[in-house]
Amino acid sequence: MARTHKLEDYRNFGIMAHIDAGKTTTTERVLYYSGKSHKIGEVHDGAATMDYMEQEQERGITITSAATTTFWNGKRLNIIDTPGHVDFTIEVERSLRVLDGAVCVLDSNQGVEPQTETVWRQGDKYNVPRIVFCNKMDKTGANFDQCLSDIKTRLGARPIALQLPIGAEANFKGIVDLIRMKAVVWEDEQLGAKFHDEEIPADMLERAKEARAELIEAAVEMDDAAMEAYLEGNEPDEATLKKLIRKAVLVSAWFPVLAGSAFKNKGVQTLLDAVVDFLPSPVDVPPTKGIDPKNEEEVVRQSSDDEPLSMLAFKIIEDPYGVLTFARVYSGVLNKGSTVLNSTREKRERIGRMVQMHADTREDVEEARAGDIVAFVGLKDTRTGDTLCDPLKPVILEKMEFPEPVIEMAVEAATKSEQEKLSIALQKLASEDPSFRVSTDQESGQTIIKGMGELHLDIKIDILRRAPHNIKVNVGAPQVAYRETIRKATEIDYTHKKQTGGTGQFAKVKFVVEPNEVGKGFQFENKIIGGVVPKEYIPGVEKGLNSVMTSGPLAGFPVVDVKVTLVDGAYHEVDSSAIAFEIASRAALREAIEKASPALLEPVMKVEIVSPEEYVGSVIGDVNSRRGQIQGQDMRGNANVITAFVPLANMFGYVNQLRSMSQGRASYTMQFDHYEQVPAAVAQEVQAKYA
Ligand SMILES: Nc1nc2c(ncn2[C@@H]2O[C@H](COP(=O)(O)OP(=O)(O)OP(=O)(O)O)[C@@H](O)[C@H]2O)c(=O)[nH]1
Repeated sequence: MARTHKLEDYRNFGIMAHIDAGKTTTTERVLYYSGKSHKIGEVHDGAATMDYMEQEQERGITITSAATTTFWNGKRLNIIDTPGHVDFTIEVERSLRVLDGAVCVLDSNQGVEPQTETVWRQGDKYNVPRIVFCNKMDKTGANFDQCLSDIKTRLGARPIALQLPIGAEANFKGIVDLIRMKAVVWEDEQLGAKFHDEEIPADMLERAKEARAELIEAAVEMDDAAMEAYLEGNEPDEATLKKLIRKAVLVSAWFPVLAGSAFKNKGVQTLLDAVVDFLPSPVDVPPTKGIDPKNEEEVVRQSSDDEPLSMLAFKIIEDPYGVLTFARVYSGVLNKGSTVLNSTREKRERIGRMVQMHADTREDVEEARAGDIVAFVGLKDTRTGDTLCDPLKPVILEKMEFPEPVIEMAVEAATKSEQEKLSIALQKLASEDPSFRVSTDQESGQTIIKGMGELHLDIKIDILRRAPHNIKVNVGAPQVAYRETIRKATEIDYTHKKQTGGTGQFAKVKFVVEPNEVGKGFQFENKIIGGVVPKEYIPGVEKGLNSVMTSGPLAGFPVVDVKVTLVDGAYHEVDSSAIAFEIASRAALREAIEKASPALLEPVMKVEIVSPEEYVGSVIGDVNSRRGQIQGQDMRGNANVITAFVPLANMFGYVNQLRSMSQGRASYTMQFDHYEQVPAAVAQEVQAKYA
């Protein structure tokens, strides 16, 4: 089967935003106008097409990223929905990894908000070309110019308006298109609203000319010939201007800014035009790189059907039809019924059924080609972030990075009979979401779940309690994921000797134990010369050390950033064994850590609080009482923005406290920033609690 669309006519893009900026509404409208959605599910009715899960609709935030295919102006659009909540930035990263471009939606009344900033930085990290849509121009307080200046000051990026809003708030009518120098006016606020060109209103003409001059100057910077012509008095024509804008977007030289109101059905069609005109196709972005698993050499895969097959699984969801694995095809052609290699896990997977999602339907497809986003039904071993490829030409595409979880919670099934059901469900959740982990506490035997924040774990518990799982789960209080480390280097000489009739036990080890570079984790080196500790006992040594590393001597938390070198030792012909060396090494390391200024580390969160003036005093006082350090205070519109570092341990239940302190008017967001040593007095409390 041939291609329906040339690769140049693909736009794989995402819509990113702070919570409530209107990402879901905008996506809905895009699907409606591009003809693929027959009815619009208003967000406040809780029926949005992109929102899959029940509890998601209740919470009104989009947690899963779904991918939807639609069409506009002869182009094939694959829209990847990205969540806005900071607890789920991991999902945003995953989506950004497989996008070629993005629309960043702002609430024109709020400008650049904390998570706009977060997702923007992630966009920078993955070099995602972006355009900005200032949504909610109909809302009281909507301010397009403020959005432009926020992009400069808060994101440090260069915004260039392609449009100016005509009117604002209740009088928002349409936009001035600065490329064509025409007003575009929407005729009503209904769905499917019609629009037409008009002359630019007289009172806006001066401003439009200035804004257009700024656009043209930014555009001609992208091309020497265009610049020369411009300096000689020749402005680029419309087609050239669009090409120059596209060039700027592809290299993120600057960012085009548009205006509209998704909710009032204005500006969405012009946004779609901009997506088609300015966001990249798969051939406009650098080719995908990976490594050959056989020899670790770099492999480059061009975006083309003629290259060997390579795909990246970026999302796994469970819906009423079963498990769906979403993948982006980077190169090659995939046929239904073929077998692919999961090169990340060295497992083969048969592609039984594959589907493409549209707003309200799923379409069975027989093949997928470079540039496509497809979902597979019923894959067994593939996890988020895995590469699927041609078994004869294997490649592992760049791996995704996942941050360490900072919060944990004990869970158990209310009844014995449900215990197994719970553990199967938990394994499944962990395989869908790499930032969610499940483990068993060695001492208590409890099941521990770990994640990125309170809300993250709350949502997982919610999923377990609902259909199809319907498990009655009891949960413990959320706990901070502390870590242990050392501050000083030390040496330890330890002999394990036991003589109880028959064969005895003997092992002697000498270690140098020292702090390792931050982030380097645990490192073991064997510097034994002359076989004073024979090779066959080294696995025992490592096992002993590892048991201390997973459960440190201070309070049983993982020990990080420690280097242990085995420098000397002794053994006995008859009495030595791997077990004897394991026991000796465990005891030796515990003793060494106690001598090496052990320290307890805690996760510190970067917290941003947005508060009306009158509550700033109490907000700051409260942050200080939580061992927080205020980093800065800024004005955004008429609201104060307070940034602080606060230990996660002191952030539990903050949402309620802040609400009651500010009569519900202040809000906050936080994300993990770094680990820091716990002050002595607090460390004692933590130790007592976990002893
Ligand atoms: N006045 C106005 N309200 C809007 C507009 N677009 C969206 N809204 C409203 O803003 C709220 C949030 O919109 P959503 O589309 O759910 O925003 P979102 O960014 O998808 O939110 P999350 O999924 O929670 O990240 C809803 O109540 C919408 O009806 C707009 O253009 N104007």
